Amino acid sequence: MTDLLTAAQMRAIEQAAIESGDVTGLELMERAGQGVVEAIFEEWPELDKRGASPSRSLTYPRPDEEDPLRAVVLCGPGNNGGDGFVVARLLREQGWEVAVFLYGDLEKLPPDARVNYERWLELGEVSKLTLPTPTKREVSKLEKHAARPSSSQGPDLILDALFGTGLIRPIGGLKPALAKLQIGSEADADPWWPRVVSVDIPSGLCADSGRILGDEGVIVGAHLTVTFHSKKRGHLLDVGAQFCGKTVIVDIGLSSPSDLGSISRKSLADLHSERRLRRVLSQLVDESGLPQNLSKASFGHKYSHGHALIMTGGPGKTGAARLAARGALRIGAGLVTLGVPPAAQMEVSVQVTAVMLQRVESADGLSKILEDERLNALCLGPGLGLDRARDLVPVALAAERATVLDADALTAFADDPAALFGMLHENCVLTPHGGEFALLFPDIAEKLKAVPIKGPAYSKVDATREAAGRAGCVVLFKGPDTVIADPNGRCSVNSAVYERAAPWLATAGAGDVLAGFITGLLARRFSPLQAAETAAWLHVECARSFGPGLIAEDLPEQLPRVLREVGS
Ligand SMILES: NC(=O)C1=CN([C@@H]2O[C@H](COP(=O)(O)OP(=O)(O)OC[C@H]3O[C@@H](n4cnc5c(N)ncnc54)[C@H](OP(=O)(O)O)[C@@H]3O)[C@@H](O)[C@H]2O)[C@@H](O)CC1
Ligand SMILES: [K+]
Repeated sequence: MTDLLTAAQMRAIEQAAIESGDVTGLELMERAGQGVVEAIFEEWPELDKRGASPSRSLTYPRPDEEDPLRAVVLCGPGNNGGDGFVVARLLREQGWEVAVFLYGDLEKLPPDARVNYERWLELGEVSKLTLPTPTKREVSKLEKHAARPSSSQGPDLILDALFGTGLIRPIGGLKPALAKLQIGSEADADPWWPRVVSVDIPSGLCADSGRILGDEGVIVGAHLTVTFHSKKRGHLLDVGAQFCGKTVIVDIGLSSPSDLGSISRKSLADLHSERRLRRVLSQLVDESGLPQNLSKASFGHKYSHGHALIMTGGPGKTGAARLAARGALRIGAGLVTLGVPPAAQMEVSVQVTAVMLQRVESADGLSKILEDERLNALCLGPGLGLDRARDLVPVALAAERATVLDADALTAFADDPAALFGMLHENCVLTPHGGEFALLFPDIAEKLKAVPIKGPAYSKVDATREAAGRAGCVVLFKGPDTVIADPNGRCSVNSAVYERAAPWLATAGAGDVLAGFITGLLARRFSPLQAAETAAWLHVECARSFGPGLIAEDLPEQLPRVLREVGS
């Protein structure tokens, strides 16, 4: 499952399952709670007392083997709280000491959560945390059960079942309580502190956007987040991943959203994965009917793999375009030409070999060489310079070739983005980072920056979709949570967090290589959306393959290995 769901989509899936009569809400809640417990044991086998006792983890030592394991379970006013009561019961049945707190009014608990509250009451009690701000007395009681121990007398586990996909308002009132537990956002990561597990999503985080609701930044920071059926966008977008810890998905027997008529394919956002990439590659067929995967067909002519033209800046500013050219070549463009101003010709010619050179002084020169229709993909922006960008971009766009606009080619239109949008066509890809995005789409960027006071909050998926609609072409909005959208609303996320984290990718020139990867794939006649998605995925894989110490030059050189591993 690679769909990244919103809270509303998840509710629709659950609702459809319940309405079909295949399963009840209560059964789903039981499966969810069981899934959480299984995931906890999977993550920390030393907590699983059901079988032979495996060795205890070094990170969380418990000196006394005879002590019962202890959990503090924080339940909220909705079904997320209901899951919490199930987990409390299951742990209690295994001999754990469990202290349960309810943040909310008992009378307002939804029916399934209420049933599980009652079931828990047969095993233990529930302490109250008054909504919205627990009293000092309540917080002290919580602290007594759960605060950081001076010795080993603290809980082994804190379960955050306060809010899940139903969070619609900030949880500022919980700040003192979470601060006392040191699981709020102000807590320093402390490996000796009990494991914090969030049910579905860390409380305080908006499931649709990965943003924290409210200006107080109140949120639970988890070591492990256990979600159901499919990841939600909030697990990956914005700061989401920083608070989820490790995120695992539990199958609770629901169908895929594509099986539901009520959820349109267009409203979904896809998460990039190797499986997905393989699917894309296997579906691509080029004009000659050959499977157009990344490995070149052995009998293909170099022109059948396209000819990319990448424009450079002036002397001393050609490195970025050279990086892009290297990327385009390595990803399989048949030919790559750098368009250089005469003054930079010497500089570039001593530094490139397989890449060709063409003198392009100005718009006229570009117009002339674009008469060669074999030049089927263009890249403008890396190191181009603002004046040269203003001069060349209109000509490039008028030629209606597949075109990547990056860096200076975007910034050059900061004063009049509408002028750029008026020239763009559907075969373009814009690749802004946050700053460039704000220059071209200031109102959209503002919405993404404003502190959200209610959920679901405006997300990077929403922003990128809106931007692509306005620009009329594919927009790839960079970041560890790169979002790619086309003007029809198709959207996907290329995440470089969790197991795909590659912090060393934030290095000078990495974006230029990405622009080159996209250009190379456009030359190979990938559609703009597929080129952007495939390039973004491979870009992160190259960074991961190289590891720390990476500089931009290394990225194209990693491609052969990555492509071999993908098996293309
Ligand atoms: N449905 C299913 O079949 C399954 C669902 N599952 C589980 O259910 C979770 C979703 O449950 P949910 O929809 O009840 O939402 P949840 O996050 O518990 O909270 C909603 C409540 O919180 C309230 N509220 C919101 N913000 C607030 C605030 N700042 N401060 C105070 N109150 C606030 C809001 O109140 P209201 O706006 O109505 O006043 C409402 O009462 C999901 O994450 C998963 O864990 C699984 O068991 C699998 C099966
Ligand atoms: K939660």
